[in-house]
Amino acid sequence: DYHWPSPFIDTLEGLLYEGKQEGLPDRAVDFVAQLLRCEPRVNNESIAADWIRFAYHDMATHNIDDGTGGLDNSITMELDRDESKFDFIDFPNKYLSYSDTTAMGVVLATVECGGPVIAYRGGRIDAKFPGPPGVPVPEQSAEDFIETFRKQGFTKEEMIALVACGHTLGGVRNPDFPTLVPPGDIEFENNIKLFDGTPQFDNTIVTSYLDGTTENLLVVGANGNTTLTSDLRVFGSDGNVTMKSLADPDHFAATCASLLGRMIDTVPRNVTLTDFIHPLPVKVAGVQLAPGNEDHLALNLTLRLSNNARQVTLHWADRDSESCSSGACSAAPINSTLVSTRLLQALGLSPVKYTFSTPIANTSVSKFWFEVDGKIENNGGSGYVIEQDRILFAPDRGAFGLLLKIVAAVRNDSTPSAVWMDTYQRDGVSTVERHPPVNLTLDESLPAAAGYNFYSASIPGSDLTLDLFAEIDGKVYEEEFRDTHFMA
Ligand code: HEM
Repeated sequence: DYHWPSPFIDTLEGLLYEGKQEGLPDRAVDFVAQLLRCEPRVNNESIAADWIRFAYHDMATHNIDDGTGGLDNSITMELDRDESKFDFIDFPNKYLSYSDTTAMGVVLATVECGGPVIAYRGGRIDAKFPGPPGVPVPEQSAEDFIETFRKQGFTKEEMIALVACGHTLGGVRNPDFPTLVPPGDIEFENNIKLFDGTPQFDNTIVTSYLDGTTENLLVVGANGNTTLTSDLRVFGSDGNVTMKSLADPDHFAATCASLLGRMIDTVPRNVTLTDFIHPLPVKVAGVQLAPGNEDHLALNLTLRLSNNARQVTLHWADRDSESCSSGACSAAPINSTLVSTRLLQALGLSPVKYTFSTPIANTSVSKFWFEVDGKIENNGGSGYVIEQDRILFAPDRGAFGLLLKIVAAVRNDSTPSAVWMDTYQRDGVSTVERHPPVNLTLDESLPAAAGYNFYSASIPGSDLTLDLFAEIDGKVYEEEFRDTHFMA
């Protein structure tokens, strides 16, 4: 699908494939950045392992018999239960549901640690109430485990593989299982004994089990005590047939991609997930049309291509037209940068981001498109349409200070009866806070430019998203999803 993604898909795509998204709060970027490293922290603490376990525990409330539960963030209301203790899961943002973020954590953790690419969907809905208990505890019998996983939607063979896929990362913690793991060297720190001795997402968990060299405490126990040897009971529950098949690393990787994908896509029956979200082969972002420093409009945007190109040109058509009357409606990028991430590399891509920042002579823009090494990229035929240019965000003319000065440019070929904005505060936790509408007034301190007058308002706050509105001749024009981030 080549069309402009919706802001929702765009946010998911950006976070997933680029590890960041313009305009998202720093915490979201930090969250992904943490996953960009797989190395365990002190005493084998691994953020990657924590995300995978967290996701499984959240999903474990699923009941296939009545379609309730699943990956729905109910875990955050279940955290006082003994089986679900997590130290440093910090949820990043509110553009996504928490459960979509958790699912993304699984995808990124897996690939960052050298594992396979898990296909990702969005659209999970966070629960408002805790679910029933569903997380298995290591004291249980093989029969109990098989029934627990059946309820969660997995066969016995799938259970064996899914546990092996999960337990390739992380290990058992001293504070939780002091009879299995001795305390760490550093006082008060967790000591974690890795399941398979490696921090990588690999099948050592399987091969060391099969060849008898494993030190996995859930297989070997401690001091001859087998109460807690749940992996031994799980892995052996089909006479090691499944484990033997997983000794092939490619089969292990493919099986984990499929089963972890099913794990994160296990949602309550009433939730419909999006299609798989693939990296867009041609991705346009950060589009900003506004009066520039000189007396004309300027168009800023970025274009991401899956691979490097020799020649990239931006073309545009005049306002209210399919063509360019001046014959001078094209521009080269001002720079290009490699934007690869581990996930994109794993998909065989090495994307490049081209930045355009061009004056628009004569008249404004109705739509734009690109020419890439002689091939036209025009969003599946329609071009990238600028819906309206009656009201535009003018971030360059705004200012940070005790108050935030927000400036809108309004075309001066007609007089608006009202100019106003809705603002959304982005910090805090679970919901976006929408402030009451604020009027913008004609700002005499900013001289008209490029056929636009400037309207402004100064408001408290620092990190906002905006929808700007102008009512002109009884019609409301809107510039949506702007971000004070662009003012920096
Ligand atoms: C029979 C089912 C399972 C049992 C009994 C079980 C048991 C355990 C236990 C006892 C620990 C150590 C926790 C601690 O020390 O606090 C652990 C860790 C972990 N489990 Fe499982 N588990 C099961 C299934 C799964 C599944 C299906 C996954 C994911 C696909 C998973 C992922 C993990 C991960 C990643 C860790 C390491 C966490 C870390 O190091 O931070 N487990 N599990």
